Amino acid sequence: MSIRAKICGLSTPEAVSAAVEGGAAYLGFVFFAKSPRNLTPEAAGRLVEPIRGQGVRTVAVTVDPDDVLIDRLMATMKPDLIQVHGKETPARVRQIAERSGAGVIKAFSVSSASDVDQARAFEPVTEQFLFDARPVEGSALPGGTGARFDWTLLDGRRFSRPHFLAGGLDPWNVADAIRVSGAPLVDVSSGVERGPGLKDPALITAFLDAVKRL
Ligand SMILES: O=C(O)c1ccccc1N[C@@H]1O[C@H](COP(=O)(O)O)[C@@H](O)[C@H]1O
Repeated sequence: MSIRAKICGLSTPEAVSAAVEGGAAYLGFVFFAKSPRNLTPEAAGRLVEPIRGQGVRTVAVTVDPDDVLIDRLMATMKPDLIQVHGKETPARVRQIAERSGAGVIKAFSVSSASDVDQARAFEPVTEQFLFDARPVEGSALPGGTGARFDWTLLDGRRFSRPHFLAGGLDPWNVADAIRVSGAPLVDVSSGVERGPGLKDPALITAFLDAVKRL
């Protein structure tokens, strides 16, 4: 099985190196003020500069981004993909894709099968999907909380776009998560941290090793 992994919420050169050396296919950087992983586009640009051209895709993680942020990201970090993790409509996703020239990953908050069904409407405008756990009511963050959803909700589902499983993954449960959900892509943030926003290079390596063993 060839599963590809995204390590999300990176903010130090050490964590970026651990992800690249461990074989991550995607590196995620968060642009959301309430997140402990929040970066400026300029800081993310400095982190990705040394790994450009190494075949790893860079992802800017945003929540209902405005055009000012999209333009600033494309002028500085120049991500391969923009993840939208808010209440974006298909029309807004199309605008973001056209304005940026980058592919868009649309994230969905999942607690039931009907949440997974929402993805269909985004097929024409999205390069990839990401299914994450629905955050608890009142949570300051729409993702990156370590919350899980019922992985069987993805089992047997077919999409015309590759899809990520996200939400509460870690080095110890990722193999089961892939087996149960059948997802071809996995995404992790807090499960490879030693505290909020503090990525642990050893946990990044352990997560990627667990994925490679499949
Ligand atoms: O990580 C964040 O702080 C974040 C902020 C705003 C939107 C999305 C965010 N994270 C996304 O959530 C997944 C799952 O996180 P976790 O593994 O459960 O901690 C993460 O990989 C990002 O794609």
